Amino acid sequence: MEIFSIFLSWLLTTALVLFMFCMFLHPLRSNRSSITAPKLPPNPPNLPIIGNLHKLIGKPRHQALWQLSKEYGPVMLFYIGSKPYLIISSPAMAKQVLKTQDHVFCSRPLSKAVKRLTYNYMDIAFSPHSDHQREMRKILVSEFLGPKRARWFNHVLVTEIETMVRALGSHPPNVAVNLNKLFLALVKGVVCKVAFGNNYRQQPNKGPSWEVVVDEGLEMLGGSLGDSFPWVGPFIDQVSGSTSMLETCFTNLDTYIESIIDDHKNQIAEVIDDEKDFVYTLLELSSEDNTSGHRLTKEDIKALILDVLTGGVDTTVVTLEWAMSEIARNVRVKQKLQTEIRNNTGRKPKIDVLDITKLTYLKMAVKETLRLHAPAPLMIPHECMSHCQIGGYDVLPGTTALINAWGIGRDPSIWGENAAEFYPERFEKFEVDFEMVPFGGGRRSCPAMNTAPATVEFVLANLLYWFDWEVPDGVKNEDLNMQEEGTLVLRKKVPLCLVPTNYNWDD
Ligand code: HEM
Repeated sequence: MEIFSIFLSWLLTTALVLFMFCMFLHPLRSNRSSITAPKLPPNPPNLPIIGNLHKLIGKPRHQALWQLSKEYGPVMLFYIGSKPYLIISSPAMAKQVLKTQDHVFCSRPLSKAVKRLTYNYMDIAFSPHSDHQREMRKILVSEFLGPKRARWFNHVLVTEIETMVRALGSHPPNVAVNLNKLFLALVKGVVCKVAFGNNYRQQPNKGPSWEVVVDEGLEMLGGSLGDSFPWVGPFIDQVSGSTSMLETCFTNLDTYIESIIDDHKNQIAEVIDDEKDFVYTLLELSSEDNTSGHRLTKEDIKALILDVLTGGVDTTVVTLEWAMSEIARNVRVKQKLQTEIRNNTGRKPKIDVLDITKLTYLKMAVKETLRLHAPAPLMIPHECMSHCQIGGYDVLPGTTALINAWGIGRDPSIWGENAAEFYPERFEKFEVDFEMVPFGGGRRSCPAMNTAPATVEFVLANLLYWFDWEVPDGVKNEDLNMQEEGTLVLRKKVPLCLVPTNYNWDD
C-alpha cells in the first residue's frame, strides 16, 4: 500500500510536471512557428543563387512580372538573388500597401547607387523614410511646386510654348518633327528656368550632354544587380563595370549641379526678391540667417536639385510623347480633341492657362494616357519596415514592394474588354480609386500629382490647337510603333515623329 501510494504520487507529480512543461512550451512553440513559418505569398520556383532573376530575361520588367502575376496572384513573392520583392498587381492590394499599411511601406530600399548619387541619402525620392526626407519634401512642395511659384511657372510655360509654336509654324512642309526632342527641350527649358533661372541648354564644355547624364543617373537610381547579392555584390559591380560607371555618372551629375550652385552664389547679391528662383531660395535656407526653419547643407541643396532634374523632366516628357502617340493613332479621338479645344477657345493669339479648365475631353485623354502608359511602371520601390500582412500573407521587414502600376492600368477585369484601347470616354463614368496609380500613393506619392497633369494638358492643347498632325507617309496610323523600354521610366523605344501642318482658321 505504501509503495502504491508512493508510486501514485510520483505518477501524479510527473504528470503535473509534464503538463506544466507542455503548457510552458505551447506558447513558445506557437510563437516560434509564427516566426519560422510565416504564411508567405506564392512564389515562382527559385533557382539556387539567382532566385527568380531568370524570369525577367527577354522582356521589360513590368511586363514579365505582370504575366507572372496571372499565375501566382496579385500578391507574389519574387527573389532576385537573396533579396525578396513583394509584387503587387491589383487595386485592392495596392490600396493595402499605399493606404492601409502606408506607415509600414513608406520607406525606400538602400542601394549603393542611391547612396552615392543622393549624397548619402539626402534626397526626397530615393532615400529611406526619415525626418530629413520629410523635411526635404516639405521644402520642395512649398518652394517649388506650391502656389508661391505657380504664377512664375505658368508665365515661363506660356513663353516657352510660344517659342515652340513659332518654330513649328515655320517648319518645312511635309517634314516630320521628332516630338521626343521637342518635348525634352520644352520641359527641360521650363523646369530649368523655374528652378535654376536659366535654361541651361548649353552643353557642358566637356563630357556627355545634360540629357545623357540625367538618363544615366535615372537608370542607376533603379539599383544594380550587386544590391541583390550581398556577399558577391561588390565583386559583380566591379567586374560588370557598374562601379566605375557609377563613379563617372556621379562626377558628371555633381559637376553639373555644382556649376548651377556656383552661378547662383556669384550672383545672389544682385538679384531682387521677385527674380529669385528655387536655387536662390535654397541658398537662403542654407544661410546662417535662417534661424526659423530647417537649415540646409550644401549636400541637401544638391540632392534637391537632383530630385528636380530626375523627377521633374523625364516623367512629363514621356507622358507627352505617349499621349501624342495615342492621339495620332486614334483619328476619332484626335478630331474630337481638336474640335473641343478650338470650339472652346475660339480664334485668339494665344491660349490662356484658364482656357484649359473647360476642356474636359482633353483632361480625360491625359488620364487615359497615364492609365495605359504609367510613366513609372513599377513606381519607385517601397520598403517594408516591419512585419505586416498584405492580402492575408505575411510580409517580413526588408521586403521591397513593387507596385505594377502599368499592369493594374491595363487589367481587363477592371477596365473591361476594351482595356487596351485608348478610349478617354471611359472616365465619364469611372470613379478612380486605386484602379490606376500613375503617381503612387500615401506618404511617398508624387508631390507633383496635381500640377504635372496640368502642364501636360496645356502643352497638348497648344499642339492640337495650332496644328494638324499626321503620321509620316508610308506609316498607317494604327501601325505606329508603340514598343516600350526602360525600367524606372517607361520610354517609347522608337521616338515619335509626326508631320505638323498649320491649322487654317479660314477654311
Ligand atoms: C506626369 C508626370 C509625373 C509622373 C507620372 C510622376 C510619377 C511619380 C511616381 C509614380 C512616384 C513614386 C510614387 C510612390 O512611390 O508611391 C513619384 C515620386 C516623386 N515625384 Fe513624380 N511624377 C511626375 C512628375 C513629377 C514632377 C514634375 C516632379 C517635380 C519635381 C516630381 C517629383 C517627384 C518626387 C520628389 C517624388 C518622390 C516623393 C517621395 O518619395 O516622397 N514628379 N512621381
